[in-house]
Amino acid sequence: MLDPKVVVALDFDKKAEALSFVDRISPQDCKLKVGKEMFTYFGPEFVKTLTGKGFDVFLDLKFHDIPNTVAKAVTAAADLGVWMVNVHASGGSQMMTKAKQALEHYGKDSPLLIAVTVLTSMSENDLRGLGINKTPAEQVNFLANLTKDSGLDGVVCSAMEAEQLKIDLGKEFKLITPGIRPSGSAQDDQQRIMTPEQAIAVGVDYLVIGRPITKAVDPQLVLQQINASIS
Ligand SMILES: O=C(O)c1cc(=O)[nH]c(=O)n1[C@@H]1O[C@H](COP(=O)(O)O)[C@@H](O)[C@H]1O
Repeated sequence: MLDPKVVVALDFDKKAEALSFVDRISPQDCKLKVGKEMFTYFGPEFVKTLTGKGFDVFLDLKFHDIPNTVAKAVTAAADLGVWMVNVHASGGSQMMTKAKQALEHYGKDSPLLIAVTVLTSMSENDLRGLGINKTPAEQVNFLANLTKDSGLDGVVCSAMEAEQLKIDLGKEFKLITPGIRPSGSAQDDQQRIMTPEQAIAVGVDYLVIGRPITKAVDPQLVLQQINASIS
């Protein structure tokens, strides 16, 4: 597959377990997401090990700081050779614009820069507690527009919001969604789920999937089944 759509969330707390899992899957079938837990435990060397095995890595550290600091952090991610890195859209337009500018000189080697809008764990009540009188969907829409206007490549959102965002923000603006469950697999703690086929049908570009693949007896087989279902 030229550009795998599945991004496997590598949520392991033991390096050896993560690496033995990775050795059972192929970079032709998926990309990998490394988040705060694994990065804090195992650091940049772990990311280099994964890229050295041929995987595209989404470094999911959700940077949120003053513009200068975030620009330097995304530069460090680009120097690591990751495929995609993210920031919090609520860090504001200046922060996002400066981060994007910092990546300009990497040209075609620049990682994609995307922003997290509203975490799927946040309810309307949580937003109200932050002084934001909007529904999560309204706030996602607002922050996704701000992200696009700041020149970024896309957003992390729930698949439920994807259809409207594609209409509003256009085909090129990438949508990356967690909360994806192949039919028949456990829902775990995800609230609003979609199958890979449904998510692709509403315009999602990349599917973040963790446990249905990482906990599978035969992860490569599950990956191939998911890929077959969306090709
Ligand atoms: O940023 C994320 O990756 C993320 C954002 C969000 O709103 N919801 C969400 O589930 N995630 C992540 O997506 C992955 C989903 O994993 P599974 O639920 O095992 O498929 C985990 O790494 C979550 O931390």
